[in-house]
Amino acid sequence: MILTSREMKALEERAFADGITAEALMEEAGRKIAETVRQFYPFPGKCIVVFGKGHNGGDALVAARHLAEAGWTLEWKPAFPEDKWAPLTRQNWEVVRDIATGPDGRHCILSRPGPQPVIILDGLLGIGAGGALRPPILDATREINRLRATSNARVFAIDLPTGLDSETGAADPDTVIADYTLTISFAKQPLLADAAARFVGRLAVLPLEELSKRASGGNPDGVATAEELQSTLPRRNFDMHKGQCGRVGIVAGSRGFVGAAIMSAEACVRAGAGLITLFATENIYLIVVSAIGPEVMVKPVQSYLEVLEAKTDVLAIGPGLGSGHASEVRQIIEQAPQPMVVDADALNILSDSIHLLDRCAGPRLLTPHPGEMARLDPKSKDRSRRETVEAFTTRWPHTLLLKGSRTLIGQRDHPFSYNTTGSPGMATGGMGDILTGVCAALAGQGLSLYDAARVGAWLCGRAAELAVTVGDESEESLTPTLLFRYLGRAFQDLRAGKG
Ligand SMILES: NC(=O)C1=CN([C@@H]2O[C@H](COP(=O)(O)OP(=O)(O)OC[C@H]3O[C@@H](n4cnc5c(N)ncnc54)[C@H](OP(=O)(O)O)[C@@H]3O)[C@@H](O)[C@H]2O)[C@@H](O)CC1
Ligand SMILES: [K+]
Repeated sequence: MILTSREMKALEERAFADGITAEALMEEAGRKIAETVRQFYPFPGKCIVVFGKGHNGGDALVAARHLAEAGWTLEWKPAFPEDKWAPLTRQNWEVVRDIATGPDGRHCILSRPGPQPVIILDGLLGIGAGGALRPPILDATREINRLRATSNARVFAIDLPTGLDSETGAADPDTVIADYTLTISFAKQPLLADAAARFVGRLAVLPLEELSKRASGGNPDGVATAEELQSTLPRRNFDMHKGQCGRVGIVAGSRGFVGAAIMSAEACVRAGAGLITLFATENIYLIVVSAIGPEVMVKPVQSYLEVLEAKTDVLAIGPGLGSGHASEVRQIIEQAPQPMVVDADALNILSDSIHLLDRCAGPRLLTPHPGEMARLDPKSKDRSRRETVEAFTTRWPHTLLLKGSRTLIGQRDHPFSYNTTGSPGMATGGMGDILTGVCAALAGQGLSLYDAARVGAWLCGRAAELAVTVGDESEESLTPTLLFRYLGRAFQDLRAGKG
């Protein structure tokens, strides 16, 4: 469920009317903020706490207290003098200011070699924000953005990045550029505006028990969190065999683009498919077999139409395919009864004959990036991402995953689902090929294409963020195949409802 800030305030009021205190809500919010920070940065470092006078600042102070208890060093940057603070904000300051922080031996500090993380908590404004930023908040947001630009500090916005209008989602020019936004209780509508993604960054929703149980109404769209997706991933029975984990056929690769085929097939292996066959035409067959992992079967074909005769449960078509086999690709998309992931060049081929989507023999998941989307639907250039997915899924009976920093998944009669995970390190060619393989593997294991898309996007984004937080990668060094190293951990986190 996604709420407007107004709906969030009304929900809060209902809880207050039932005797729930703001203090209790703030305590839970602050504790969960600290837990989430520690999920991304398990080893303590320095936390710069930038806070305003309202309850957003109070959340930051509670979170800081929990971080200090876990061994983090704190640095304070209040935006207002103490006499301007809300009573609850001041109350939490009185508790936290006396906690000695830093490596003083009072806390058990697990450290690791290498630079310690530096994070900034943006506790300046939350759902009480409105209009253009005013001093002294304005000076504080500029300081956060300056620190982010000139150091390796990672910014965690509490509830909303300060500067994003809490009702409209319009961004002030000095809006805090957050790497992570930890939003309290429910995702707020303004966080999902197209223009907000660059300020919001990785989104985490921290449910508060007393508010969750009182929630009603709201927008049925959803944000895909681990907790939300957890139950869609089936547990395996001990006596399961490979035939039950999905036979996946992949149609991908062409001269000069065999890497795309290899990456999607290997991603399929790493996401649990039982048997993977890559169909390769003779002109690339030898290159592919010499480079691909031994788990993938490579079948030489004269024509891709042989795919229609092969025994498969799920197909994926398109990565690196080029435009040379357009008629065969169209026939496969139209005639194969199996669920199919349609990506990359197959989407470009499809855009010339989009009406065959009305005649497909099985369900299709299309995974365009915005450029491919504009070829499938030229009107998408003038629409928001949400409108684009809505227009497509209203017209066609298939699943759409619109890639982007806030990947959006839609299917008729299903809630629109925004992905939360990811890293700017994913801005490199080949990430989409990995996603195709992962989605096909998940569909092979029995997930609907809608769930395969939601879980696949979540897992790939989670693997990427793990690589640059708990792993040793940077946003620059991250490559698509490096995701394989972290996919296992991403699956574990999903099952644990973590992240
Ligand atoms: N909802 C929930 O259930 C829970 C909510 N919780 C937390 O409380 C947060 C909301 O707290 P809040 O209501 O105290 O408002 P908050 O955003 O801290 O500050 C508002 C003050 O800022 C000012 N101001 C406004 N706009 C401005 C601008 N453009 N430029 C400059 N200044 C501006 C304005 O002051 P003024 O200038 O009008 O004097 C106003 O008084 C919420 O986001 C969440 O973090 C949790 O604790 C637990 C459960
Ligand atoms: K904030």
